[in-house]
Amino acid sequence: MLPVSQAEATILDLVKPLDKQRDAEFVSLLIAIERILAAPAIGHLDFPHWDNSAMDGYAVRYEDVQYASSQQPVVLEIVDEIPAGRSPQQLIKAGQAARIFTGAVMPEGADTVVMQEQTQREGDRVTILTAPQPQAFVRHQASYYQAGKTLLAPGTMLRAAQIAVLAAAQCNQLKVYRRPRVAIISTGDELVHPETPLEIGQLVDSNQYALTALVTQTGAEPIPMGIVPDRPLVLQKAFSKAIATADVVLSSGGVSVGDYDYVEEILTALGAEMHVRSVAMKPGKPLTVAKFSPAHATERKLVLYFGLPGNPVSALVCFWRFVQPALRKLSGLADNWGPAYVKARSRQDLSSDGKRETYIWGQLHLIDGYFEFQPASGSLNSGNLINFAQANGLAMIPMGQTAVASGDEVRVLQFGFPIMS
Ligand SMILES: Nc1nc2c(c(=O)[nH]1)N[C@H]1C(S)=C(S)[C@@H](COP(=O)(O)OP(=O)(O)OC[C@H]3O[C@@H](n4cnc5c(N)ncnc54)[C@H](O)[C@@H]3O)O[C@H]1N2
Ligand code: MOO
Ligand SMILES: [Mg+2]
Repeated sequence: MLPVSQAEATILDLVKPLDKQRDAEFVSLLIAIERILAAPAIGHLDFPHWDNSAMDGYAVRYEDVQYASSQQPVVLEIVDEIPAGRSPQQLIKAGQAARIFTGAVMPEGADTVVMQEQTQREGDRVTILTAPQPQAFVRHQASYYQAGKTLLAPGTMLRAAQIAVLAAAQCNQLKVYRRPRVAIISTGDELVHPETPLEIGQLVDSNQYALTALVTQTGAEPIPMGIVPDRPLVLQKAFSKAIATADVVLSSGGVSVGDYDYVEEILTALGAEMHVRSVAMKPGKPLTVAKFSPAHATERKLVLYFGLPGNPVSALVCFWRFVQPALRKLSGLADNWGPAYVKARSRQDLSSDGKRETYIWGQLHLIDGYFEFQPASGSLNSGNLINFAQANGLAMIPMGQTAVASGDEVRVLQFGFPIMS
């Protein structure tokens, strides 16, 4: 059994990110949400685009008003009015000012803005009552960003803030990585579709749905390939098809030591390089990871194969712990592959046999900015999906440790929104 950290390092090492050229496509800004840039976004506009005013007031020449005070007010002639969006019409000469509004372009000759609260106006004259700082309230062209520089680097995920910046910069078409394709196979003679009435011993293939949801949430393209019975030839055919179709294959079931657990044998027969056979974690021990090199896969691509354990909770835990970070790296994301752990105070005693890194599912509560962890009530076994549905986190007890006392701190892998109470 590989320690979890070693399995994680092995898996991330196997992942080669998608190719910046071959695996890129252009998308328009409105549908670019959560896509990942495959090329730097470069703007052709300075930010601010022009010297402009940060206040409603008067654009003046600093040298005219530098000694102004209520005892020695300075009177200036107003020669122009410049609302936002209008081009200044006049050069400001000595003794002159322009009425100006927030966001409006500074007129030539003026270098400073006096906010209107520090002035008095009568007709086309304005009295300046206080000396401003030189260049006060002027937002200078290119002081935030210079045209031609990298605005956003490749590997950046586009969320609302990035999309706002790109819109402002008129970057309407973005070169992004295509979504990784992920084939999903459920193995097991006992499995049926949700609409099929159960005969004795049968079980709904919930893993197909859970994994499809998780792959989608991770920004990849799920390819659900259905249920495959525990028959080697049928499995082999299904695996070959999945390998030819996808960048990553996720199967669930058939990775333990039972007589009907064929996954490893078939992967070997198909020429896979085996990298992980079991991991010292609970749940998730029989996780199997293999690589198909380009020679074995169609096209030029490398295919990563995850044989997830069949137990529903084990499959999900393995996804969050290993598959999701691998998909994030593959998709071109520069960093933050995860998983995300937070520190929480446990509300109850937690225990483990100490032999494997143990993940206990339950609820993360956020109370006055601090996390608390409440383990799920009822049976914590990896076949019980019912109490898992209320969970949003996995408290982790490291290998070698057997307990976390109530009130002590524990690291929790967060996979859902915290409960605020
Ligand atoms: N003698 C041993 N037996 C088991 C060991 C072991 O070390 N020695 N490990 C146990 C652990 S831990 C796990 S986890 C499971 C893993 O089993 P497999 O990956 O071989 O999965 P199956 O045997 O095919 O199924 C296990 C369980 O999960 C249900 N299942 C399978 N696929 C689905 C699906 N798509 N949707 C919902 N539920 C599914 C299946 O019906 C079984 O109940 O092995 C232990 N055994
Ligand atoms: O690892 Mo199994 O995943 O303990 O149930
Ligand atoms: Mg089995």
